[in-house]
Amino acid sequence: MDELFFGSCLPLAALVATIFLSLLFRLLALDGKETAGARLPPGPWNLPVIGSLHHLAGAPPHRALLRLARRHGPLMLLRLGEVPTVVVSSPEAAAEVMRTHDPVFASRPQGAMVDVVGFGGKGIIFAPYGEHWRQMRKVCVVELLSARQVRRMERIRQAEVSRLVESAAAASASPAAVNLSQVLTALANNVIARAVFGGECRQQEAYLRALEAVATLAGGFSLPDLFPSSRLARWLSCAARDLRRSHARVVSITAGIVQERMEKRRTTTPVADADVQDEDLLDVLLRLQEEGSLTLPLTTEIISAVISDIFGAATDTTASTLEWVMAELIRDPQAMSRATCEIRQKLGQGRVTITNADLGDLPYLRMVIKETLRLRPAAPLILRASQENCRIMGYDIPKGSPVFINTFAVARDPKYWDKADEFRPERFARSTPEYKWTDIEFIPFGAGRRQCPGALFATTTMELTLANLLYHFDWALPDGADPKALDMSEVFGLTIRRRSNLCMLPALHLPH
Ligand code: HEM
Repeated sequence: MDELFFGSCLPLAALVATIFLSLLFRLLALDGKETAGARLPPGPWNLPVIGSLHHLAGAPPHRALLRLARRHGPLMLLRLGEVPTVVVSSPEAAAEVMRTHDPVFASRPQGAMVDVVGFGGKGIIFAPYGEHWRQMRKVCVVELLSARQVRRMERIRQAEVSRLVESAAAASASPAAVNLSQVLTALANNVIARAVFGGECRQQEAYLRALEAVATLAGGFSLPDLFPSSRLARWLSCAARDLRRSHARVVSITAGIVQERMEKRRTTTPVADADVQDEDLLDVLLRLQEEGSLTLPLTTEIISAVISDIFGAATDTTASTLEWVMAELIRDPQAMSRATCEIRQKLGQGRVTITNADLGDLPYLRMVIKETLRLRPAAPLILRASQENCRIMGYDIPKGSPVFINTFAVARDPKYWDKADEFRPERFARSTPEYKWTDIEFIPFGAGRRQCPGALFATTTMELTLANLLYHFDWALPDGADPKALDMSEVFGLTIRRRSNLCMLPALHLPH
C-alpha cells in the first residue's frame, strides 16, 4: 500500500499503530449494532482497524477490487478503514444501482477530503442529490455542455489540434520523440480553458497548476476519509492540510478571474445577440447570474465551484484516454493500420485542416475510442452513496453506505465480453456508430441521473485529435523499441494515468 493510496506523510504502520487503540473499541461496538438483522453483501475477511484495506495492496484499487469480486461476487461489502463500502462489479448489479434504484444512489459519498475538493457540495460533481444539484445539472446540460455549445466550441478545438499537429510536424523533422503524455494533457487543458475562460485569461497557467496540485492530493484514499470519526487521523494527515491549502489557492485564483470578468462585463456595452454567440462558459454563467432567472441564486462561489468541477472532470479524463488510445494502437499494428487507412481514405490526400464535420463516417475510429474506454476507463470507480435503506440483488444496503461502481470490472465481465482483457475494437461493430452509451455493460461515462454530461464534449475532442494524429503522421516507438514491451502500467489517482510518459516518433505522412 503506497503513499498515493493514503496521501499521508507518515508511514502507514506508524499511523495505524497510533490510531489503533483509539478506534478499536468503537469499531468492534459498531460492527454488531448497525447491521443487526440485515442481510449484508458478502466480502473478504477484515482486520481490526484497517478492515479490508490489506486486500487492496499490490495493485491499483480497480484491479484489486476486480480480483476480489471474482472471489466474493458482483456485490461486495468491504470495510475501508472504518467505512463499510459497497462495491458493484457486474452489469446486473450496476443496472440495479444505476437504473432500478437510481434516485436512491444519486448522491456521492461525503467526507473530509471530498468536502474540500467538492467545494462543500456547491459545485456539481459532489453536490448532494437535491435542488441545488438539479439546478446545476440543468445549467450544465442545457447551457454549458449542450450539443449546440459543443458545436460552438469547434473553432477552439480546431485551433488547439492544429497547434498539436504543427508541433508534431516540427518534431518529425528532428530525431526527437514527441512526449504525447505532455502534449495531449496540454491540448485537453487548453481546449477546456479556452472554452471556459475564452482566449485571454492571464491566470490560466497558475490556475491549471493549482488544480493539478489538488488532483494529485485528492487521488486515492486518505486517512481522514478512511477514519472519519478519528480526530487523530485528521490531525496526522498532511494530505488533508495540503489539500486545503492547494484548494484555497484554486478558490482564490478562480475568484480573481471571475471578479475580473465581472468588472469587464460591467464596463462594456450590454449584450447583443452577436455577443451571446461568442460567449465562453464563464460568460454564460455570469449572464445567468445577472438575469436572476434561476430558482436558487447563482452566487459567485457557486460559479467558481462549477468552473473548477468542469476543469477537474474534463482535462485528465480526456488526456489520459487519448494517451491510452495511442498506446493501444502502437501495440496493435493491425488496428493502427486500419484506423489510419480509414481516415486517409475517407478524407483523401492533401488535407491541411480536418473538422469534426469531416468525421461523420469513421466507424473504426469510434470503435477504437470505445474499446479504449472499455479497457482503460478514465474513471474506473464511480462514487455514489445510498440515501436510504435499499435491497440490491437480495442484499440489504444500509442508508448512507458509500458505493463504488467498478466500471472496469463491469466492462470485463466474461458473460458480456469475449476475451475481455484484449484490445479488440471490432467487438463494437455490432453497435451503432453513434455514441449512445446506453448499454449497462459499457459505462465509462456512468449511467442514470448522474451520468457524465460532458460525454459529447469529450468524444468530439478525442475524435478530432485522433483523426489528425493518424491522418498526418505514421507513428513508431523511439529506438526501434518493441511495441509489445511498452510499459502499460497505471497510476491510480482521480483518473487512471499511465505510469510512464508515452513518447513516440511521428513521421509526416506524405501522400504518394
Ligand atoms: C473521456 C472523458 C470523460 C470520462 C471517461 C468521464 C467520465 C465520467 C464519469 C464516470 C462520471 C460519473 C458518472 C456517474 O456518476 O454515473 C462523470 C461525471 C461528470 N463529468 Fe465526465 N467524463 C469525461 C469527460 C468529461 C468532460 C469533457 C466534461 C465537461 C466538459 C465532464 C463533466 C462531468 C461532470 C460535470 C460530471 C458530474 C455529473 C454529476 O454529478 O451530475 N466530463 N464523468
